[in-house]
Amino acid sequence: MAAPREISRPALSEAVSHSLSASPAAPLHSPPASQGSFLAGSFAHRPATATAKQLKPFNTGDIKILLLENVNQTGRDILTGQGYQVEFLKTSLPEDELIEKIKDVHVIGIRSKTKLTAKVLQEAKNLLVIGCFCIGTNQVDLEYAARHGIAVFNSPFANSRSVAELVIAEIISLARQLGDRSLEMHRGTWNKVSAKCWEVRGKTLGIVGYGHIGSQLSVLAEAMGMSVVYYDVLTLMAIGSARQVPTLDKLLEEADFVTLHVPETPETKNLISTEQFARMKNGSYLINASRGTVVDIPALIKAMRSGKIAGAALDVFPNEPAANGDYFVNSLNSWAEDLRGLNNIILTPHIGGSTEEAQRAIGVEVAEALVRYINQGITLGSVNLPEVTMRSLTLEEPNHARVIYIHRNVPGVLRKVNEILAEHNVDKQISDSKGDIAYLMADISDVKTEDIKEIRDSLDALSSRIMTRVLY
Ligand SMILES: NC(=O)C1=CN([C@@H]2O[C@H](COP(=O)(O)OP(=O)(O)OC[C@H]3O[C@@H](n4cnc5c(N)ncnc54)[C@H](O)[C@@H]3O)[C@@H](O)[C@H]2O)C=CC1
Ligand SMILES: O=C(O)C(=O)COP(=O)(O)O
Repeated sequence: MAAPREISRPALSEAVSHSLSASPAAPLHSPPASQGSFLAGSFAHRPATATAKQLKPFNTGDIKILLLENVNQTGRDILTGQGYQVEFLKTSLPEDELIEKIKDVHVIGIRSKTKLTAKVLQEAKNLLVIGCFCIGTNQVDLEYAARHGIAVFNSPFANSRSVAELVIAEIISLARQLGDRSLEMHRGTWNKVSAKCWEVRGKTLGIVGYGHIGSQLSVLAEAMGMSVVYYDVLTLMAIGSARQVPTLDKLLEEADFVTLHVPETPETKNLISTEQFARMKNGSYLINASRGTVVDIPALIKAMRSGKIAGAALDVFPNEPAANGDYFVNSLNSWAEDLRGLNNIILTPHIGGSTEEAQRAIGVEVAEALVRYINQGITLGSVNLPEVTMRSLTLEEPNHARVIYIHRNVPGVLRKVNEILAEHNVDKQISDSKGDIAYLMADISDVKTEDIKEIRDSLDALSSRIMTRVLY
């Protein structure tokens, strides 16, 4: 997305002031020196007058971005195309290295491995926004981020189809014991068997979590002649002939194949454990491509050894490694050897969303959301801040600015903000809240360069302030 046009007047720059304190008068953390130099740099590099090619609302070269976990080229191209400084790493980082790197950046892009905990985020004094180039956002402390004015974006469904297709492959593979037969052939053994190998036609698929992935899977499974039942905490419209069941237990009792598509939450931890395996049909199958915490793996091992569960496919695990290489060797998980020794179990390294199509689409979607947020302050699609959008800033008219004020959702803030903006013409103003956090955007005209600092300082002085940005 193009950044707004440069304005033909003495240069102004983007200004951001990022508070980690409830009251700016008594900050818990002083703004780091690098933040000051970012602002100074913006002023210093900005030419006094615009030329036709200068399309940025501020000096985008000052924005530092760290991309981890091999974010797709499509996303990298969009971000570098904006002129931001982009550092790209193929892997995630150990916590100590992450803390060192995150101190310096305005934007971080991650996938499912990088844990952005409060401990890590509290070091991120310049951070404006986090891009999760994946669906799940459980790896980020969303609440901490919101309380500190850090927006989080993800790609809510660009890899849903890829996960659904993987699960279809696994249903058939488990029913036909394909993993075992292939392994035997690789080892030189011809083992032609039909006992306990089944067609999937006419069997019942139980989908736990009927969201983007679950509902997509439902359509594909019905096309293969399966009956579909699903359980979800929400009442959701069935697609095709699928049928919602009122409890997880009911689903477990009916399904030949149980597949999990819930997010990682405290409620979904060990959602499938000893009691749930006991409820499942004899000889049924379990598939988990959601999060490693959702299945109690030692309980699965027991259920498979007893023959209760005839096969399983696991794409996700507790303690997934930061990079490709050894996992089970020296694994922290005591069950690793037992799991590897089971028959008819498909183990994959979290590849549900790993297709060219999904990764390209995610790269574009998340990078565009980041650009919209950095350049325009638009929070559309944010998972932790109120979603506020206004027309793209073109700034063709002189003396125009966009004020963004992220604040605690307490009474009386709008009045105070409007007192500060009252000197100027407010063209448009939008404010929305989500829980304790509110997000206000105002486009004002009739502002001079010297007004900007005054507006920002006055907003910063309000006790409700979390973060102030002025784009112009
Ligand atoms: N293996 C992989 O590579 C991938 C894994 N995932 C995982 O799959 C999960 C699901 O993805 P989507 O379908 O896109 O999410 P979604 O948000 O569209 O759907 C999740 C559904 O689970 C339901 N749910 C939440 N808690 C529940 C509970 N305790 N019991 C029953 N239902 C519950 C929700 O109401 C919702 O309908 C993601 O959160 C992510 O963790 C996502 C993409 C790729
Ligand atoms: O999109 C998700 O939530 C996934 O689990 C996929 O994660 P990944 O991008 O492969 O690290």
